[in-house]
Amino acid sequence: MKEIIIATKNKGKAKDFEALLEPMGYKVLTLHDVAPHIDVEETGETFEANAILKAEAIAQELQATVIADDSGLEIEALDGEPGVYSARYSGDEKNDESNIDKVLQKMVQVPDDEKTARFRCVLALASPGQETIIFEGTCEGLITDERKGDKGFGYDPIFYVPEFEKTMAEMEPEEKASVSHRGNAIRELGKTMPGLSGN
Ligand SMILES: O=c1nc[nH]c2c1ncn2[C@H]1C[C@H](O)[C@@H](COP(=O)(O)OP(=O)(O)OP(=O)(O)O)O1
Ligand SMILES: [Mg+2]
Repeated sequence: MKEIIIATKNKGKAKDFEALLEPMGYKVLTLHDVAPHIDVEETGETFEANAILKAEAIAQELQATVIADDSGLEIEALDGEPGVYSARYSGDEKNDESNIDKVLQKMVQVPDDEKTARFRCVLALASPGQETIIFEGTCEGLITDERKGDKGFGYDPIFYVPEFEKTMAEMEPEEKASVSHRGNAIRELGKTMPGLSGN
């Protein structure tokens, strides 16, 4: 089986990539497999900048082609927060539960018809000695009043997708892959990268 390196330490993200890439014949390797000692600081101010930082650092270190994902949740009523700070929204120590609590707290004041949000995913494809290429995907949804579902990761339990009448945490991995920001970004990548084409 062909192997593909995803420069992430997030196991939930890695599962999303497996649901997307295994049907295309790829085995997903993450930093836990190939470079557990490396930590790339996300000092960029945009998803794109951080995706490039992660992809190029790991590609350089491993002398291999890698894909990095920088992603997050943008809530309209909160002027795009938590955005690029999604992973650290409630503090420097990454914690999905307290991040969700902070969002829910801020959304209490917001009327139901203004709870629109989107997930955004920027992928950077880096190879040593080659220009890094960027792909992007989004997914539109609504922030719920409370958590629903126990699948997925991050903000999935409070992100409702009208098309499926479910939160992302209530979706099977294949369902999430078919509509998610990450799925849409991979499908963009597939259009330009021969061999990485899917549906
Ligand atoms: O499909 C998703 N479902 C739910 N939440 C999501 C999703 N996609 C991104 N998110 C949230 C999680 C985290 O709070 C932030 C990503 O931050 P981000 O820096 O890209 O990832 P990370 O630090 O968890 O792992 P890593 O940098 O090693 O890839 O956005
Ligand atoms: Mg990160």
